[in-house]
Amino acid sequence: MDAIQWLKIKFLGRGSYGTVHLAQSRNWYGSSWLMAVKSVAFERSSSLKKEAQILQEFVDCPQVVRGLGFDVTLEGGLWFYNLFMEYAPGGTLHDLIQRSGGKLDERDVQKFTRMILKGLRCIHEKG
Ligand SMILES: Nc1ncnc2c1ncn2[C@@H]1O[C@H](COP(=O)(O)OP(=O)(O)OP(=O)(O)O)[C@@H](O)[C@H]1O
Repeated sequence: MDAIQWLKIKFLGRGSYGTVHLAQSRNWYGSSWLMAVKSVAFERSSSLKKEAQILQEFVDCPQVVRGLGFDVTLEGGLWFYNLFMEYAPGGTLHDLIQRSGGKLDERDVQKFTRMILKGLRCIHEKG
């Protein structure tokens, strides 16, 4: 991947292995796009590096969030490891269920179950 410039623009959430922000990125040719960036202090980044490797194995599974590379940055005197990911604007399935008052239409349940199973099948096909 060519070097890119990127800037965090909004906090999206926090998980076990890092803090996720929406970021605006731009390459040397001037194209720009949105992505999600999960960041953690470099000395605590072993799990996030592993996550980056795992995502790399599944780049051709469309149901798995795509890994887009990584960057190491210096912020406030501390080094951070940053994992770039495809931005999922709808958030997690949990977010969607909460926004829909704790339930989903049966058709949506079917749609998301099918997507999850397709993703799982793709993951299993890669061992
Ligand atoms: N690619 C993404 N696009 C949009 N939002 C995201 C993306 N990845 C994570 N988020 C948001 O950031 C939150 C934290 O994500 P993260 O992957 O760190 O943890 P998690 O999967 O929710 O939990 P855990 O790390 O415990 O498994 C998510 O709940 C979601 O709201």
